[in-house]
Amino acid sequence: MVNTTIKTTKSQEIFAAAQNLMPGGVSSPVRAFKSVGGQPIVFDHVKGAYIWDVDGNQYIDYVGTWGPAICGHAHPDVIGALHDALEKGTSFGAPSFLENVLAEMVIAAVPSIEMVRFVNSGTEACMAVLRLMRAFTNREKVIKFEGCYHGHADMFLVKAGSGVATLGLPDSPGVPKSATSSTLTAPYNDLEAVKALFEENRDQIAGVILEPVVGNAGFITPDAGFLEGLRELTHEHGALLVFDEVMTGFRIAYGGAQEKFGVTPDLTTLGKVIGGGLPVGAYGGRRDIMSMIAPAGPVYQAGTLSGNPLAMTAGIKTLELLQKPGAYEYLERITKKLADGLLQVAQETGHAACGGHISAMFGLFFTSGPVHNYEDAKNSDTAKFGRFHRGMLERGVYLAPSQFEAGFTSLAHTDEDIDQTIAIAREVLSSI
Ligand SMILES: Cc1ncc(COP(=O)(O)O)c(C=O)c1O
Ligand SMILES: NCC(=O)CCC(=O)O
Repeated sequence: MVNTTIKTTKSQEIFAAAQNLMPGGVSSPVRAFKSVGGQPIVFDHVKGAYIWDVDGNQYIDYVGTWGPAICGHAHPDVIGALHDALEKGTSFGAPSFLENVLAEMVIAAVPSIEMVRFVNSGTEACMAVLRLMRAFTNREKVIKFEGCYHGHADMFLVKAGSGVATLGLPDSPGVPKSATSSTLTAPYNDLEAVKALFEENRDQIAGVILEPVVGNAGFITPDAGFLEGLRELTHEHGALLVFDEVMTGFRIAYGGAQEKFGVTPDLTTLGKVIGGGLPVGAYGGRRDIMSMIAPAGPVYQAGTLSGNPLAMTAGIKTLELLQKPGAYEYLERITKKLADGLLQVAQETGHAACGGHISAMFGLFFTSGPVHNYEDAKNSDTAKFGRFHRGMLERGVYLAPSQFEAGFTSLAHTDEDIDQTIAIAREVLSSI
């Protein structure tokens, strides 16, 4: 049963104390409710498709700890495997067979990946891949897209999505100009702009990195031919194509967006799902490029906890669950039902709206659209999104507290959860 009114006394007390202890009261900015108003709820525990807060309220969750919980929170198989793994120790700092197992699974699944290196977060994966792109091509410049987020490393904090977009921040203080002077940007879905950058910077561009489906400026899909066009342009100019599949990997399809769209990049970054809720990132790609990483080659990248046995275990179990027949068909069906339902309800209640989904990722903008890039996404009525978010939360639905984030479903979401969410959305959208 889901509540329709909420009392949040304990959440408020804990969050008030947190604000004196940690900047903004959080360990990551996207968790604060700055752009939607009100205060975050403080979680007590999570299970399946649900969250319980410290006041005992239950919510249907569409954040899924920002992506990893694709099998549902605290899946019994993952928890069971973790219990067994714990008995063997929490960290080795030495090779383990578990790394081979997860590496083989990733290599078998993701078309571009012939070799992989495990790290601890998506940010680390993207930092490392950029160094590798530059080393392999012996060029410094890189093209990223406005509104795409590749973690918080200096070189990527240029027109970034996610919390940077949510908070409307300019490029971050503390990032030296020298760190971003080689980061070129183009509007997403704009091949002509990319072409122009290649022309203006002949033989200087190491590569292009992008979210093949954007989730950090809201949910934005690649136009027909965009990914293919980038593949051609990068080939033509001797540059590398990198898909940041930290969010889309094993979510858009088992083999990620590259499987879904049939475009194979040179390198890929992963995170979120492959850690099954524990801290993991990875990067991988062509064997000739990956062989440049130390100690096989000269490009340095390291990590005390990288390949951590608990994280490998959770990742392996999660991928095994995703391999079960029908998993992606189920994710597609319930997510379509949710995305279509939300859009229909928004339109029926008189709101300008557009949105969509692919597999277990979805989005809804409060603008009639279409939304092809971050500039279009900014036309969304973010004040209305704030009211929508609050109304949903108060009735037991937990959405990402930002218009500029995608939503996530999981194998644990039932038809009843989706029906209930749409019914609640109708109630909220009728009143805002
Ligand atoms: C596409 C993309 N790349 C990179 C990152 C950074 O990953 P992390 O938060 O694990 O550092 C994220 C999410 O945060 C992401 O969505
Ligand atoms: N889509 C944005 C994220 O997943 C970021 C999570 C975080 O920075 O906490």
